[in-house]
Amino acid sequence: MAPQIAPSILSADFARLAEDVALISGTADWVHVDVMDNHFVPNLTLGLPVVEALLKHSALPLDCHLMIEDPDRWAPQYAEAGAGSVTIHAEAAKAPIRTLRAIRSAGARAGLGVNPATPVEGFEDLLGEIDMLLLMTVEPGFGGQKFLDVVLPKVRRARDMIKGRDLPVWVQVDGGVSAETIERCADAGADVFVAGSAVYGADDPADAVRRLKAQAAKATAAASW
Ligand SMILES: O=C(CO)[C@H](O)[C@H](O)COP(=O)(O)O
Repeated sequence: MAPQIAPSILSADFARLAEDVALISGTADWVHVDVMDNHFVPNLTLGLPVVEALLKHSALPLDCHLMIEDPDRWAPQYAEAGAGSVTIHAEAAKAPIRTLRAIRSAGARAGLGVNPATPVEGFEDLLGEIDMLLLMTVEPGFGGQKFLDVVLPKVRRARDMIKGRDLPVWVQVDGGVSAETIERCADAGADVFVAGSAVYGADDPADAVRRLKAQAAKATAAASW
């Protein structure tokens, strides 16, 4: 699959979300929506009503990343509302298989996310239940943090696991993804790239997306996976 870029609106202007989403709709593949509840992570952002409102204004599918304590309760509702993809965290879900199946049944892609220190090996048997594995490359909670290189071997192991099972699971990296780090992520096996500050902190967000995608495509073509 060609690399996909999912700009995170965590770095957009929350008072102008529809306009900021429109800025990247010609070059991005997804709009990444960070739902934070101030319990699973120490930050509070937005929830289902804002996602429902944004769905009416976005030409791109919404990639909803639930950094919340009770994803089993809420995730299916994001899928039913029309999100294109809904990711729950392995550290928070109490019934991940049931929840991932509910997301898919509602017509969305199902994602499983893991924090930097959570190994992926324990989730090998869940790969058939998901469409995307999200590997956090910063501790979740805030945009603009420094990329954690220490996660790159895990990206490689995740890609190997998926390849070994011949499954169409995307590998998403999220946190500190920029012109300086995206090539290393693509080389390790990522194919979906969340970028917040690198896109919305740029003078021309649409062009920033175009450049990140070109860098990722070049690194993917040269990669061994
Ligand atoms: O999930 C997130 C933080 O928990 C954000 O999506 C992520 O940090 C994106 O921001 P940036 O690209 O600026 O690091």
